[in-house]
Amino acid sequence: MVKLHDLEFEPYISEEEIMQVIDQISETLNKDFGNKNPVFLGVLNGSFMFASEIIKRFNSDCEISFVKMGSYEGTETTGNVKTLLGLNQDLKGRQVILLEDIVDTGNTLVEIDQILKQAEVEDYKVVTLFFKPDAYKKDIPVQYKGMDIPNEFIVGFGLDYDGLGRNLTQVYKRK
Ligand SMILES: O=P(O)(O)OC[C@H]1O[C@H](OP(=O)(O)OP(=O)(O)O)[C@H](O)[C@@H]1O
Ligand code: HPA
Repeated sequence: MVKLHDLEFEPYISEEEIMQVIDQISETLNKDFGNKNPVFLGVLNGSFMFASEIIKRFNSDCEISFVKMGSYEGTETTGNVKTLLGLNQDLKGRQVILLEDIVDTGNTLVEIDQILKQAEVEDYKVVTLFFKPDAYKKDIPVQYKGMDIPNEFIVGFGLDYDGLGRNLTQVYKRK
């Protein structure tokens, strides 16, 4: 059990399970994007740990860039996704692999979709470690999903509750 601010969280997904899932995703990404020189685009802050593990396992040429988006207060989305740091690289005509720690309501994805269309990327695919099918209400396809999880608030492996919990190496859910 861990306590973060006022809430208690219990162990939910082990580090071993997370690494197995990342190995599986990476195998597919190596098959699908080897020799395409893709740009991995991580969505900060939450994706930093996942992005690092994915990139370490990619065996061909690639580049890495980040955007920083924010919309959560406590355990709920505000519905207002702010671009805190935008694209700082020309992605026109590039193959982009978007790296998310979690796709929940999909609000963040809608915002990033606009950013990538405006940047005139050739194509982009979405990779997410965690996906909440019961919460996702948008039409943007999510091509690579590590793990479907129920609509419960989780922390760890990059995901936070009001800033805390990102350093946890396994995932916890709200007790
Ligand atoms: O599908 P959604 O409901 O939009 O939720 C997903 C987004 O929420 C989290 O980011 P957050 O806004 O909490 O910022 P953070 O990554 O800095 O924690 C997470 O990292 C995703 O980017
Ligand atoms: O379940 C979650 N936990 C932490 N951050 C999040 N951002 C969207 N969903 C979540």
